[in-house]
Amino acid sequence: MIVTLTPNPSLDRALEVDELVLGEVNRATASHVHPGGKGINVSRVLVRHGAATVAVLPSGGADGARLVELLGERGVAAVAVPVAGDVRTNLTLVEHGGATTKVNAPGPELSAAEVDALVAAVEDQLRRRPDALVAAGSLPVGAPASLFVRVAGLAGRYGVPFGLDTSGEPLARAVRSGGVTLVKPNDEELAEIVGRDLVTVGDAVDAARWVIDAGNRAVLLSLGAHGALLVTHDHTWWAGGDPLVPVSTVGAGDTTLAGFLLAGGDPAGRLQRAVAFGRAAVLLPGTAVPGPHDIHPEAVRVVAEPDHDLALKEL
Ligand SMILES: Nc1ncnc2c1ncn2[C@@H]1O[C@H](COP(=O)(O)OP(=O)(O)O)[C@@H](O)[C@H]1O
Ligand SMILES: O=P(O)(O)OC[C@H]1O[C@](O)(COP(=O)(O)O)[C@@H](O)[C@@H]1O
Repeated sequence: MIVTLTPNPSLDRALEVDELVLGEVNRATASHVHPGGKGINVSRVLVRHGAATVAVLPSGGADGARLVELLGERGVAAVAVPVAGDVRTNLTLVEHGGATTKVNAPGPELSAAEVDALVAAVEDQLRRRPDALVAAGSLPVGAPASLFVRVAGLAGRYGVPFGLDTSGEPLARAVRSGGVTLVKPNDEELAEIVGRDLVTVGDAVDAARWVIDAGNRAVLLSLGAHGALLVTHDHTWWAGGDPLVPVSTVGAGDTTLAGFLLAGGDPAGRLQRAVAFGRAAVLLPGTAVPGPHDIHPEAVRVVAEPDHDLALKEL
């Protein structure tokens, strides 16, 4: 059983347009609505691949009810903590050539009592000793930037491995505090918390080792079209394949993380599957979830201890 926490879930609305023209009326050629938010996306992928999961989320308003309904339709078990504010809508505009423009709303303002109720719901799940807890996405207004520090502490107390995919100050705080089993940033998110650009593999590995030295176990660093790096205290692996023309990159990172969680075996094999999951996600519209037949690990190359002098963009 894998428990996910999405503190700021969303209804993800994707509109397809031929070419986005700013300041003009654009007509969409297709539209999709998916239950969204990073932890929820992880749970959706897990369910699609037959793994047991529970998604913990705050839910308020008619859109919150709709979100829970959409999760139910997809067979995702949810613990919805009632909150007064409305669940947000995030908008994605996908152009014919694959360029994706995303507008994410800030989300509702949670009271201190609502935040406590959300953490209590997570603790209730941790008492059942799941295989892992994954917390992912941004924080809603009113949630303290230290929320994931608190959640990591709880996971540690129950001996449950803890994966984290977030950004900015909440990521920086959790990393500095330690106790995260797997940190899943993309290159921009990692660069932001270490305060320098990541140009080469060496830059990325140094930044990931800084995260590990702060008391965290491993870093799964996704690099968009350039694949992903897995960095542990002693080893580094890179995995990737030929660049793809994306249909929608939304949810690719979440799908990558889910693929890593689903894969058994050695770190290199897990990374290979994770990247295969991410690649499958970009070929689907909106945040549609790839199924088992969409995953092609054989198209993904793995390199142990990649050359530190290589530019990330050359991978
Ligand atoms: N254009 C692309 N071509 C091939 N694979 C891609 C492309 N964009 C994303 N991916 C795959 O999706 C994964 C996650 O994408 P990334 O953009 O790094 O994540 P995030 O959504 O967290 O920013 C990458 O590691 C890669 O495997
Ligand atoms: O919580 P945030 O950072 O606003 O992100 C939420 C958005 O991220 C997503 O989970 C997609 O994430 P990724 O593209 O990083 O995988 C969307 O479903 C959702 O709209």
